Amino acid sequence: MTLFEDIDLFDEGRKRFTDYQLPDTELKLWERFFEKKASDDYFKALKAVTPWQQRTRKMYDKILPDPRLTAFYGGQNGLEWTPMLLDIKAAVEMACGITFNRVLLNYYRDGNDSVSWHSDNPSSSGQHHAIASVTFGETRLFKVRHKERRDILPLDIPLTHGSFLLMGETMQAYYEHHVPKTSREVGGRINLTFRISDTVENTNYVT
Ligand SMILES: O=C(O)CCC(=O)C(=O)O
Ligand SMILES: [Fe+2]
Repeated sequence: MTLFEDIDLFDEGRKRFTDYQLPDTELKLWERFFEKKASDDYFKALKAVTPWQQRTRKMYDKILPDPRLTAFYGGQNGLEWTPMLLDIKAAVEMACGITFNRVLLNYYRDGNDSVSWHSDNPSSSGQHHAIASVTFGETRLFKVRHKERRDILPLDIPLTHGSFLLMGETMQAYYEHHVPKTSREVGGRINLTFRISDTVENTNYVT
């Protein structure tokens, strides 16, 4: 049995809240924000009904497929919001008091899927906003590091089934994040990042 399962058994059903108190920004985590049963249902349904795509991007003169599947909702060129996504959005909005109008879904099919170090692009207006990140399915590490200050220790945050991570509006300006590949035998993970765009057109959020 892995360490995470032991912890799960130990305080089953307890919601845990962590405020990382990072310099220059806000980073807050609610574990078991969604109950296990609701999280199981959301994972299954989102996996099945989302029109997943594997996007490509240009890197050093090569066109490479993203090592994960994605879907984008809201705005002029996003998909139409579904009742399920609106329910999840309403739950996070209620907890943090921020209203979002876009969501990017990432599906990490197994340990080979990942997202490389990046900070998320600002909205087309150039303004950075808070981002609400929700995870269903397998636990994967979310690594965080400051862009300049080496005196601030990097963080490794395991994002668990049903968790909600709130990145404050200055987070993308000061910090980068990354979900590494893993050689552990892992199942699928779906991550939803709720965002704010203050223009009708959408930005390409992850570079
Ligand atoms: O999967 C995650 O936890 C992070 C995804 C991410 O960084 C992004 O979509 O910009
Ligand atoms: Fe990101």
